[in-house]
Amino acid sequence: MALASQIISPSQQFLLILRTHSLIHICFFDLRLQMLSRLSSRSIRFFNSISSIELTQHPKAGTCLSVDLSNGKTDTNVQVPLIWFRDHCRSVNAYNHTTNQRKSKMLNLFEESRISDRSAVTYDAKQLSINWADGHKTVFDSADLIKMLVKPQQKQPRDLYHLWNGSTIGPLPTVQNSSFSFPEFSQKFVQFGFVSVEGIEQTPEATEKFARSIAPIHDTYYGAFWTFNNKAEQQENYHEDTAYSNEEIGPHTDGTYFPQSPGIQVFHCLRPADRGGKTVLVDAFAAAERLKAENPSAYQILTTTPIDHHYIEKGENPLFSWAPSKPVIELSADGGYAQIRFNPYDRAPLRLSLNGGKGLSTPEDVTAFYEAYQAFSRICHDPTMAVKIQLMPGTVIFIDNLRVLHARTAFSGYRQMCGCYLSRDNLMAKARLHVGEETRLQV
Ligand SMILES: C[N+](C)(C)CCCC[C@H](N)C(=O)O
Ligand SMILES: O=C(O)CCC(=O)C(=O)O
Repeated sequence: MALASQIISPSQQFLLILRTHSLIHICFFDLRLQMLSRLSSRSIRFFNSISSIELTQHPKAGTCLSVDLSNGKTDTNVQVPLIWFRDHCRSVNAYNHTTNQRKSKMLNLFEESRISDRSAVTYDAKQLSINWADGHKTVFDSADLIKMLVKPQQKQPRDLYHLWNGSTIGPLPTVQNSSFSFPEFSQKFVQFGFVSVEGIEQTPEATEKFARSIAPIHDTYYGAFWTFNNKAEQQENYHEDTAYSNEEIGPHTDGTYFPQSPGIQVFHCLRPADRGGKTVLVDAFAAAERLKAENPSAYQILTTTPIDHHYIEKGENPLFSWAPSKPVIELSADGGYAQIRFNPYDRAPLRLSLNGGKGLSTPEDVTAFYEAYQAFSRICHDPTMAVKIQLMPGTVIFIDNLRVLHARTAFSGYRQMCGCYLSRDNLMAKARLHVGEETRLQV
């Protein structure tokens, strides 16, 4: 994104914000998205060599190594306190290479990070050696050192993400069960936030087996694996939710009322409705990018105002599921997108803080929040943002519930769906190995 903002000129951004006609918004937004996706094919500007390392005294942090980094075009310098090098020592006494775990309890690291004199540090032939005062020796190969030391300079939306809307998405991400390749599946899932697998046997059993082969099930009170339809009386595992009707449900993420929302939504439509019942998908990271460009103050509010969601059932097996206080657009520490929690239906009361407490309290705060939520909701419901598909028997769709909103249109006739939630953490643990080493630490 940092790179993208440099390429899109300030005047274009200005136009993006100033013009109010929605077509113009969309046109510029497309331009922005195209640029973002074009960037994805470029390699990251990454510092890949160390030209020198010297001992230096920092006024506050004490003894440091001053490291000069280069990527062939640009040079930069970083000063790193000695303790960092002791902490990252990869000698067999300090690090277990079988388990990839440090051996240190971190009780005496400052004492251990002393050197007796300047000659203790040498850097030559791409190797940094440090002879510590306690007799321990650390040797770094410069390539390994850079990997551990330097964060790539760009933020999310990251090179790996193909942010999309209805017109920029291109061919829908699909893989065939008959020639299934997990790397291909993972790459598409990470790029687009959803992927369909075609050619699955049209039964709940086969769907469950296939889903479990992708990642462990994220079980909830809906059941580990669910089948649901619009005939309440015919369902074993009926719940009091619009999902179990034939009504329209607008774009949303599921499980906003769980402190840990299910990470992946799996759907297999075993029997399509006579009419309607289409699935609508929206890339909510792209929607958030659009909000940021069109309405920065709304973006600011939705990234910083925590709100509550709930799921309440009465009846024989009552439930009160509640997840406290998370922003609708949750950013990660590096400023990228961590999770979108957008479900206008399942929002809990917007309680106000009294007597100067933290949170929404003044009438201005409340109105500004509603304006921001409405602005985001309008983008999420804008048909140009959406991809509309008819799920068919034999095709199982996997949706990243932290990024992509799903919706369904109203329908008539009998319709049967099955599916489950999967553990996204577990999928990503395997998928990260197939997304390229440089980007692995960004997804
Ligand atoms: C998927 N399944 C039918 C089991 C449950 C649907 C839960 C729907 C709920 N309103 C939410 O958005 O989380
Ligand atoms: O019926 C569908 O296609 C989707 C229902 C839904 O939105 C949900 O289960 O969260």
